[in-house]
Amino acid sequence: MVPKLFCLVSSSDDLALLPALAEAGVDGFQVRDKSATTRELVELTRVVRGSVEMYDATVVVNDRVDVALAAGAAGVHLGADDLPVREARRIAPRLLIGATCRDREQVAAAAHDGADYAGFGPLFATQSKSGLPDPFGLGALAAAHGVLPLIGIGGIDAVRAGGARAAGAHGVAVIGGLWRQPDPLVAAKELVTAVA
Ligand SMILES: Cc1ncc(COP(=O)(O)OP(=O)(O)O)c(N)n1
Ligand SMILES: Cc1ncsc1CCOP(=O)(O)O
Repeated sequence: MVPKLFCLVSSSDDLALLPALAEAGVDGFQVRDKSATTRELVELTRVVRGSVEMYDATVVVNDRVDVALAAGAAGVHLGADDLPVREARRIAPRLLIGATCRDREQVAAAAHDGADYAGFGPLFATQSKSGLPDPFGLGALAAAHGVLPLIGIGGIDAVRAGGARAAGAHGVAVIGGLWRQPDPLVAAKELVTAVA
């Protein structure tokens, strides 16, 4: 099952909060730490898994099929510079695979190659990643709806999460809308309600 609310996690985040986030209904955690070594990433993934497994939350690893397999994660999220979805599916037939997509054609290609969901964005301006195309908003998401479950990403807060759902998104993925809020647990609860 594809989660409805992915919380992106790096080692600089408050990992002690993860069980409370999962208990509040955050059903997906994506380990995304661009500065970690491979070994640190495996260890971080194990820590995240251990923190949320009693809540049945799904843990995926960003970028790295090898780390996802080594650490026993349920899935992997792949972007344009990562292992192609087709190759990932070939070597990891049981992993949940997400693919970054920016339009309907890319979603169709990802589905053809074996992806389970598409990370679709940036929907809105984001402070969390540079070098992205201009945000393309909910209209583009609505136009891409219907091929794969879409996970909206980029500048998502609870209000925008509700809008993304109304436009056809299966769910959303969040960094700043959770980790840069005064109370991340309160923000998580609002996001959970918005995607329900
Ligand atoms: C759910 C989701 N969607 C999109 C992304 C972006 O992934 P990618 O294009 O690989 O960029 P980085 O996250 O690696 O910077 C994502 N992580 N999750
Ligand atoms: C990794 C990524 N890819 C597209 S937007 C984004 C960052 C999302 O972070 P935030 O939720 O803080 O906008």
